[in-house]
Amino acid sequence: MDSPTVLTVVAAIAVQSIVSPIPEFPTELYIVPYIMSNLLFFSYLLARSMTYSAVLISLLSTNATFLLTSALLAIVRRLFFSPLRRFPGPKLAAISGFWNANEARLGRASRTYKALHKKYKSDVIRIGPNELSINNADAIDKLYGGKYIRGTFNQVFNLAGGNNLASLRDHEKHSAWRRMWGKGFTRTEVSHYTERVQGHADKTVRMLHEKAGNPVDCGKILEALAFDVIMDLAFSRDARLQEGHGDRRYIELINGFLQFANVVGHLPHLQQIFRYLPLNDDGRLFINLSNLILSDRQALKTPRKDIFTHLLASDHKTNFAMTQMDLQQQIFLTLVVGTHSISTTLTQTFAALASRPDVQARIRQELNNAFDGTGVPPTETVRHLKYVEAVVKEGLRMFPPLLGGTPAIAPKGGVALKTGDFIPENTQVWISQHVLMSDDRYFPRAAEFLPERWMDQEGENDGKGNELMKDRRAWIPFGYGTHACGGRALALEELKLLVVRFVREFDICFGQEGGQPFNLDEWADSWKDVYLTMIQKIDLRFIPRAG
Ligand code: HEM
Repeated sequence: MDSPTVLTVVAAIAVQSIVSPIPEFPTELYIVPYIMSNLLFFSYLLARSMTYSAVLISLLSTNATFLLTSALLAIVRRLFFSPLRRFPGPKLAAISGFWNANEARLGRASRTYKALHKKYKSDVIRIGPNELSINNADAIDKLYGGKYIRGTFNQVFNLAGGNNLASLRDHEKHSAWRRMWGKGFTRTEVSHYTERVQGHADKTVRMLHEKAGNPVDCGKILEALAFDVIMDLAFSRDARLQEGHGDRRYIELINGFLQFANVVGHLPHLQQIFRYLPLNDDGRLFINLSNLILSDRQALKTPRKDIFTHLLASDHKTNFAMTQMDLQQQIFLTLVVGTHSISTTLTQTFAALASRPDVQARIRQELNNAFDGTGVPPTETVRHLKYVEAVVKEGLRMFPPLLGGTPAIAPKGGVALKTGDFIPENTQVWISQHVLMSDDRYFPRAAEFLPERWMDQEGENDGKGNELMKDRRAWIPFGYGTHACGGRALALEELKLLVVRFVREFDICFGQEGGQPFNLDEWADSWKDVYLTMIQKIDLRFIPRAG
């Protein structure tokens, strides 16, 4: 080896030894010195009066040596010297984040993790150079309890230059924002909202009556309903998607972005590079549409009380107020959680109900016992229907909108699990909702839709003493800890109201005459996990019930 090559190899080793122990090394600190060194080297070569072609060859060969040595060192370090080296998992995953990004691209990451936990018979598997998937209910509080540090993945949601509540990692700001969001979901506020949910449900119910039991694309219909609901509850806006007049572009843009974000989220350095690039057409369009929603909402002279009433006010404790950019960024989050989470979970729950006429009958029975009037059952009555709540909980268990969950960074000093595994500090960990909630150890016969697992002998719905419920802690559709779902109270009420409303009015059946047995495996195979669940089209028949 000549001396420049030796020097380059030494430089690569030095860089590796500096950056490897440092978690989340900023991309700029790689790239800026790299470019600067190249410029200096380039000037040095020119100063030696070399020809341009000799300069180019020298630059290329030095860079190739540096990059190749760095790559080799990184591979050796990740495979043989990483503190995660003892955890089982695919070798490719240990070597590079591209393995995980590819699983995300194919929309199957959470399913792959589940298969790997089974294959390696381990509750902890390695899914990235610095990432683990954990399938253990005991680990939830240890890793997501208290003020845990959010993983790097969520930062992909601030590519447009600002944060929403779900991308924030700064605890102080998050607490203030969370209080503002929280004021929008008190019991009183949620009660006001639910009356409005009923009004929107009326429209879909009317439309389904007109369809007279003919098959309909259930996902699309519920998506329009959920969108109209959230546009009203968040911005006092009549979106009219159910009538077919509204603007579907928000939903299409969100779906497109999620597929992109799901891949880039797994590649933190790429995320940081994207931050320096201009937004594409879709990104710009979404910002324009969000600005429109925001300015229309701010221009309302007498808005109804809505979620943004609280976000537009300042935090009572710190006086902190959101900027226009902050507010605009919350719109993406509001529309995603309000539309997508509700409509996918509800569509999947209705598909499960189509396979269980007996469950539909039991819902009606419970409602009839609690309400003998005509018209829409009051929200207060629905709130106390234990079996309906069990149906909703079982739907959320089997069909969480967020299959893979959200990542946490293991705290300083690491975490010892009851499994005997030790999770080193700074590791990014994922506890996937899908993996955990479909585990027979926690929910026996987990692949079956069994609302009765949530009922105990007193008719309460905690499932205490029920042999179908082994560990309730594993039920985490809303996440866990400081960053858990901010709209849980609304989501549960909305889902319960809509289940009651539709099951009361209709017999829900599969699209084909004669019915088709509900097969979870086939249905589950069609899902795509693009951070949120993307379900395939499913035709259901809503047959109006007599009387
Ligand atoms: C089926 C219904 C829903 C489910 C299962 C669900 C679940 C989740 C999950 C898993 C998270 C991420 C938690 C984490 O990072 O650990 C989340 C975040 C969030 N959700 Fe929901 N969600 C639902 C509906 C809603 C609705 C209707 C709203 C209100 C508009 C809402 C508001 C939020 C907010 C504000 C966050 C961010 C919380 C934070 O980062 O502090 N969600 N949700």
